[in-house]
Amino acid sequence: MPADQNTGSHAASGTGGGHSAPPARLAQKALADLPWEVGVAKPDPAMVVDKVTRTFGGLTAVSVDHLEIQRGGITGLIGPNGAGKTTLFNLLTGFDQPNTGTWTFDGRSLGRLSPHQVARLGVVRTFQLTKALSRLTVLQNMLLGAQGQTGESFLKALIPGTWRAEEKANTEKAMDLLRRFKLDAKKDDFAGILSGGQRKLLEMARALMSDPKVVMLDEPMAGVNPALTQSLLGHVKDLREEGMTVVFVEHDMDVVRDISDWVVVMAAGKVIAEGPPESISQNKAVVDAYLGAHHDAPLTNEEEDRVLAEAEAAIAREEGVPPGGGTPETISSEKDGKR
Ligand SMILES: Nc1ncnc2c1ncn2[C@@H]1O[C@H](COP(=O)(O)OP(=O)(O)OP(=O)(O)O)[C@@H](O)[C@H]1O
Repeated sequence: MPADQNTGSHAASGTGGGHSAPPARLAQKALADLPWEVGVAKPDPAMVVDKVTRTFGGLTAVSVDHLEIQRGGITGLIGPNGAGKTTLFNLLTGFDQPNTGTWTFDGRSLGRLSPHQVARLGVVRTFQLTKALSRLTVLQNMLLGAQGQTGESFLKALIPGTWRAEEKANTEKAMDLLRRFKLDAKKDDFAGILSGGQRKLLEMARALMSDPKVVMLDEPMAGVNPALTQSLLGHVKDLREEGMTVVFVEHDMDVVRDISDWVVVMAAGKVIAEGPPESISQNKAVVDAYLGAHHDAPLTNEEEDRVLAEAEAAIAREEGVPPGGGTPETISSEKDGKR
């Protein structure tokens, strides 16, 4: 594929191959000149979220005023634990319903639709903890993934013969995907015996059975060994190359920097920042949100020295002890005692 060919328009509607322009560059180019502002309009949004809130009792898990997801790009959704990322995924894909708000895909409202209906319209997701069914084989798991496209019932999908018209095509498609994800040799193995990383691959492969236009991946790399991480990253980039829009939740910032065209940061249910990956570490709201949430993040030696020196000086001031008169151990135990 010629690297610099640019048609000036997106590989907007395609989900398969055959695009003449490299979507990675199109998405990056489209996003390059945007201001780094929360709620900024995208040149070609695939999804638009408006005033979506979800509360659990007194807790507001999600409160997103306006968010647009650029078509054909990889958008990383990050934020500290409990920020509302998974809840937002659940809402956008019909696995949960909001208290208020609307969201659209290709201009069509997805509100009040079931996960299957959302999948049939082209938006699929994977889960943080994979939903591979342990007592089904790898191939059977893949065939279940075709439901989003066909609307076939769960049982019908599993009973040979009742599904003849589509069975052959779906099996061929499943095998193609399994080959691509290097799981074809395991097609008759029970999903339960796959490694964590292989289950993540199966989940991604299964999501593709319904020919999605938007793929939402919830922590696709979590618990995956480093060798397989590279392979998964490659697969995510491939989705973009095929013209799909990818949104993924991830905690590993190296992964986020590596594959995202755009990063959306959530904290306490809200979007607090968005911009290209390089903008995020410079953003004070983001740094504050993470520092606020990660008290246990290890300090560097210099930070530790500084904190100890400050604590020592503060204790000395309070207790009239000359600075330098305490050891780190006594300081930390005194500090703990004061909490
Ligand atoms: N079904 C539920 N019932 C009650 N509270 C919930 C429910 N689902 C989520 N929450 C709460 O909503 C908030 C957001 O949770 P969510 O799982 O969306 O965050 P997250 O950003 O995905 O976190 P993590 O990175 O840890 O997965 C949390 O405080 C969580 O405890």
